[in-house]
Order: sequence, then structure tokens, then C-alpha cells
Amino acid sequence: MGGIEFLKGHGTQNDFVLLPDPDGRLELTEARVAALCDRQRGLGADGVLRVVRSAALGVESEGEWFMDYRNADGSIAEMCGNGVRVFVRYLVDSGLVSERDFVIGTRAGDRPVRMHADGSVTVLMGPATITGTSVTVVAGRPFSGVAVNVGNPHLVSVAEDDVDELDLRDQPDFDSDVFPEGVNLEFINLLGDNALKMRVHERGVGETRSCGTGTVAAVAAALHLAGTDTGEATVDIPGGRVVVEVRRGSSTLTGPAEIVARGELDEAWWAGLA
Ligand SMILES: N[C@@H](CCC[C@H](N)C(=O)O)C(=O)O
Repeated sequence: MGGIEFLKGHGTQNDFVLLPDPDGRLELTEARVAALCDRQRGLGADGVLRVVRSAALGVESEGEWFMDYRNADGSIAEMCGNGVRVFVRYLVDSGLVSERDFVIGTRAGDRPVRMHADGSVTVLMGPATITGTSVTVVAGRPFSGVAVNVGNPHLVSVAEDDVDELDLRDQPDFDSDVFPEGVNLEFINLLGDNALKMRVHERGVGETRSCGTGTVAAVAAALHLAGTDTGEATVDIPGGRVVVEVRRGSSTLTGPAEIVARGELDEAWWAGLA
């Protein structure tokens, strides 16, 4: 029996293990995802992208391929903006998709995508919906924020000081009445000239070097605070830069996507994790 194929990739240093599983045969348990993502006892990643045919999961989608995304702790999330770009890069590079414009199925719904000649990818991210306000506490310091849903939940706080100064090693507190399923927490500086700087503490992961849905939420929140719902901005995250456009009822995310390695998992190790 052949081993289990994997690839490693990242989008602005939000990194993923990809598991090609076209027919949906892999038994992807929480324990296996957590072990794969562990940077000491596994390959190390912020999340897992299982590459599976929508039909194999019985998912209704215009897209042939479904992004089955899992957070590093094994939890399931609706959507991953950086993950979609890496997923697209893999599908095109491997010849599984021959078009440059196509649709990916996700738990948040279908996401139309376009892969550009330089390997970067634009994703139509759907609406970024402002759902209210809430407060998060980082190392005893409260930050009020704007709650935004981009398929998954976010709370975006504008920081007065440089976001580089924040200590995001521990899970910041948040209001679990407002976010019963947990929340991704973004902290931004408004740089002017349609530019933001952002750091993020992701649900199910911890601090990451980028979060695509988070950058869309950040731009939507910044526009909302400026009294509008339409605009474009660059977002600098520790792992690089993306470009976000927000319109009423829709948004796009454009950024790089890289595949860096491929190999086979050890079958005995995998079997021992079940
Ligand atoms: N890194 C992702 C978001 C992944 C899901 C998130 N942690 C959640 O639980 O909602 C991105 O690039 O969007």
C-alpha cells in the first residue's frame, strides 16, 4: 500500500499541511490534525487543508473541489482565506484544474477564485458583515472592537499603540456570550493612504503570521469606523502583504500562495494516532 501523500504550503506565512484525498477516504480525526500541525511531534502548521472532491463528501457546490479546513488544534472552521489561495495553487500546479478561474467549495459556501500568472490568487470572499461590537482583553488591557463575520467570526480592534508591542502569546479574553463558537481576534493600526498593519490571534491556533479572513474583516471594520462600507486597502501582516477590496455584500482578497514541499507520511505513525 502506498503512503499518505502530503504537501506543505503557505500564504503570507500562514502555513498548512495539504492532504490530497480526492475520494474522501482519509479518516481525518482531531488527534491526527493536531499531531500533524504540532511543530515538535509533527510536520508543523497552522492548519490542515484536505483536498477532496465535493461529490465525495456529498456537498452541494459548483466547485469540483472542496477545501476541508481544520485548525491546528483539530477544530473545524468554516473558512480560511490564506488556505484557499494555497489550495488553488496546489490544484493548478498539480494539473487537477486546468482553468485559471474556477470555484472552490468551503463550509462557508462557494468561493470563486482566480490564479494569476505570478502564482498569486484572488478569492471572492463573499460579504464581510458587521455584526456588532465587543471587547477583548490582552494581558489585562481592554480593547473595544467591531465584530465582523466573513463566514467565520472576527473581532477587530484598532490599537492606539503599535500592534508590534502587543503580547499575544496567551489567549486574549473575549465575551463568550457574543462569540459562543470562539472568535478570531485582530488588532490593527490605521496607517493612512488605504493601508493597515495587523496582528492576529486565531481561534483554534494562537498567534499566526497572517489570517486572510482576518484581513478582510480588518478592512471592513476600518471602513465601518470611517462611516462607509466600500473601499480597498493593503494589509501588512507579519508574514507579508495582501490586498483587500470590500464592497456592499462582497469582498476580495489577493495575495501570494506557495507550495514548499511534498512527501509521504509514515503509515505506522498515522495509524498510531487514530
Ligand atoms: N487562517 C485563516 C483562518 C482559519 C480559521 C480560523 N482560525 C477560525 O477558526 O475561524 C485565514 O487565512 O482566513
